[in-house]
Amino acid sequence: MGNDVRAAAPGAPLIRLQSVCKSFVLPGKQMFQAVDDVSLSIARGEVFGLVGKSGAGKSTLMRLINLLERPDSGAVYVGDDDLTRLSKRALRDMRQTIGMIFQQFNLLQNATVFDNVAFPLKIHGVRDKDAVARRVRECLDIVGLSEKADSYPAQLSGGQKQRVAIARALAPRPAVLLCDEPTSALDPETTRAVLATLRDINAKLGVTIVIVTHELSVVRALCTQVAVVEEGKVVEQFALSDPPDTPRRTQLGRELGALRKARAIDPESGDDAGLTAHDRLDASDLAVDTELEPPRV
Ligand SMILES: Nc1ncnc2c1ncn2[C@@H]1O[C@H](COP(=O)(O)OP(=O)(O)OP(=O)(O)O)[C@@H](O)[C@H]1O
Repeated sequence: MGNDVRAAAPGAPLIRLQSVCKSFVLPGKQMFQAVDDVSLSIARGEVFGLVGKSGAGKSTLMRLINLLERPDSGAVYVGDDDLTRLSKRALRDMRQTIGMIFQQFNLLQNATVFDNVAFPLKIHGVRDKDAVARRVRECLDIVGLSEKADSYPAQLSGGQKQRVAIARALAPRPAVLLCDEPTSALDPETTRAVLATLRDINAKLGVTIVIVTHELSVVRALCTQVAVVEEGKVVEQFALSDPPDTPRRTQLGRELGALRKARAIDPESGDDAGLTAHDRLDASDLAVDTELEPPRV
């Protein structure tokens, strides 16, 4: 099952949400429709951005992909499997193929960096200590933190903590990495470095990335596709490779086009075009020098 997902051909649909709805019960027993009849297809190898105003339903929509939120109705396919129909055990196995990182990193504070990264491997039943140690070292190498294996989270900077979280998410060799506002707690310089790592993981390991962000600069630097979410619905979806003056229905769509246009007119313009430091990312900025191995099937 998980191996089918890891072996999916680049460009083939990997994640499909079909008419998913999710509501929450508010105090006073009122129902709030956070995700309203959304259908979405994300291809293998994509970096897919979910953007929209605060409260639009972006995080809930993303959390439906690994069933951290279970939809009230609709189907969530990852590969050929509708996750809503899997047994608990099959769902746990499937989740090995879907890593996740968060704005606040969510590391185990009382565990070393090594043990944080080893944690999902142990949870998923890898007993061979040498195999665990090897994989932890590989993942720390990917994120450039090999020398921090014995540190505790409190001894790390925000960017380093997010890198540990990325290494932890990569340890079970996921096909998909879900990123919920991964750079919102970071300064622009650190954001650049974390985006570089994510881009490299996508390019070299072929990991499909879904990212929730409110920073258009992050979308522009990283994403290949973007969906604009408003009041629980996807109101617009487009490829970042479209010509920047393609007409858009939403304000965010137009703002993204304007960002790309400013860049196309004057690639060096940076701040002059109203862009922030990480708007100026380009391919060379994003290169990291570790050679990453593709996920093994
Ligand atoms: N567990 C919950 N119980 C009740 N309401 C919830 C719950 N989770 C989310 N909501 C509500 O659903 C709506 C969508 O929340 P969600 O976090 O998905 O939005 P978002 O677009 O990611 O917002 P932000 O950018 O502020 O994180 C919000 O109004 C939120 O208050």
